[in-house]
Amino acid sequence: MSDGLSDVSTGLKQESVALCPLEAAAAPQQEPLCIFGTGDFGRSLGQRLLQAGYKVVYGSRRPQSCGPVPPGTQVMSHMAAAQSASLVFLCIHRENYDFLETLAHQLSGKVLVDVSNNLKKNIYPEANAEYLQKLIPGGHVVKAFNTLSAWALQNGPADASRQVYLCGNSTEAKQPVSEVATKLGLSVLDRGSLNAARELEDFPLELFPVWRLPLRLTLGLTVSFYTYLFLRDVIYTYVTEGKDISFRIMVSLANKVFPIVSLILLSLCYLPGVIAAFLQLYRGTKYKRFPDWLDRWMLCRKQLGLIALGYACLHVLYTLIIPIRYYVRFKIAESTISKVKMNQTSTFDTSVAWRSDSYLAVGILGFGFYILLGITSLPSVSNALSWREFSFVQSKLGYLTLFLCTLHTYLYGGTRFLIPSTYKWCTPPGYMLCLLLPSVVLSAQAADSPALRGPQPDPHPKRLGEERRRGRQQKSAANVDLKQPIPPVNMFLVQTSVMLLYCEKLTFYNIYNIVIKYKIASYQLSGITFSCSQGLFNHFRCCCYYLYVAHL
Ligand SMILES: NC(=O)C1=CN([C@@H]2O[C@H](COP(=O)(O)OP(=O)(O)OC[C@H]3O[C@@H](n4cnc5c(N)ncnc54)[C@H](OP(=O)(O)O)[C@@H]3O)[C@@H](O)[C@H]2O)C=CC1
Ligand SMILES: [Cu+2]
Repeated sequence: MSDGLSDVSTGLKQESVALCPLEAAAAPQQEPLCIFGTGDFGRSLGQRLLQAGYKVVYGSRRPQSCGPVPPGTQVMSHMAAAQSASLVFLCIHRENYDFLETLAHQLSGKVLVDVSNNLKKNIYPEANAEYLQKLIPGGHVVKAFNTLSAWALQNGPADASRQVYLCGNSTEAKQPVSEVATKLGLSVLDRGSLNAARELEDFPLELFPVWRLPLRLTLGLTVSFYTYLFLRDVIYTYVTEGKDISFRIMVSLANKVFPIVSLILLSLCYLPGVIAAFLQLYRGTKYKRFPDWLDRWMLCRKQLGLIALGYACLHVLYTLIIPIRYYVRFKIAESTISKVKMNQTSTFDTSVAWRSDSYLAVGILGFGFYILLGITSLPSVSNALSWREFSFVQSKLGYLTLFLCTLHTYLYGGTRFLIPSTYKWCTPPGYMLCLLLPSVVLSAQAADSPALRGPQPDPHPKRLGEERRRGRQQKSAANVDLKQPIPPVNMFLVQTSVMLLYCEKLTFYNIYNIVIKYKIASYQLSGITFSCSQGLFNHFRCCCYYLYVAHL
């Protein structure tokens, strides 16, 4: 490595006195940084380097007639520029790298920063940076800055584009590059050797990678439920009554689909935690890797939660506009007028009022906690919380939110599940279907006591990685002393939990079957069936609960 390399980052542009660090101000001679290519990226980078106090020289094919460069920089031939600096940024496209072979001698021993990207993945057999290393075997290639855009460099990086990924085979060569990046106000993340270059080159081609799975899931659920409800509500009414209520797809159906999908997505945020806890319990150790699908699922919980919150907000907005809908105003006016005409009065039903008020109040409370969860997931807020506080909010408040939203849906349904006409074409209504998952998650969570599961999996993706790393480090030792057999009392609890889950599942089927019977048979007969089977079943369930609690 040339001697000048160590001076690279301490040098200063003489005229920009205000930006000079004090110790460097005394340095009389400062080695410039070299940029090959006077295109968009080269120009933006040169501008930022100048502002940070560096001296910049450009290497260009046409030093006299190249495009505009930042004032205060020099433009030379590639050869002259390469000779004047020990750190060279190659701001040219990979397709034009061939000419560099002729400069192999001048570039030997220098740090060569490859910033290039490709338009598609896998169009070349090797990464651009590896190709550059082949062309100039004596150079020290470092892949860096490729995830920033010329625009971000020019405007000063915002939060999202502050990160610089860097990789290279020489640690000494990476040092000055990371110093330059730090001086530009960027944060550096070393991704190891040049083998990581391809991965870094693929980064800019990714489009919202962590959002992909949650968005696909949301789209799938939304389309499925829309179709399901369209068939049950609009088509069913058209077929059975000949009435066209297709206008309801705009507000009524949307206001059914949004809360349904929101509740399912919220449950999906907590389901992997429950699965992971049971998996740890089953394996008898927490230091074993989770399957990849579970890992991926856990890492996108924040996105799932944020989409769920978005859908909950839509549900609130759609609910607020109900009173101003033409359909609703018409229905209210029509019923009032017909009652007046027929001189009828209606009595006030306190139980209906109770149910309606509690369903609304629980919904509002649930929504309040939902918003709190969303706010605490913002990096600026979560960074201000201690790990214990963050885990409390995301786990305890999360479950409380899920519980309130589930209760809101149960109260909305009320005793409607007993009315045969609810099951159009023998299908349960949407809200009933969406209750399945949160009920399972909440029952599993209730059954999942600390005695059962040991330490809880970390819900924070970043910290999850840390725990996983720590887990791996301790793996060899951990697997020896932690792989103990599960105590028999725990196995009993698992069995009763499974039994309880089975009971809850039965409740759903039982109720469904009873209602179908109820529809077919006469009221009295099915009433007896209902009370008998329900009574027996409840005894069995109570026994399970009793055994379970007794053993906790
Ligand atoms: N623009 C962006 O936002 C980003 C760009 N990058 C990467 O930076 C590199 C430069 O991109 P950008 O500045 O946008 O591209 P431009 O097309 O704007 O500039 C490329 C420069 O390369 C030089 N060049 C062109 N053809 C040749 C050739 N045959 N031989 C030698 N030099 C040549 C030219 O400079 P001259 O005339 O002075 O010789 C030209 O200005 C690319 O690899 C790109 O992938 C990476 C991240 C973001
Ligand atoms: Cu609601």
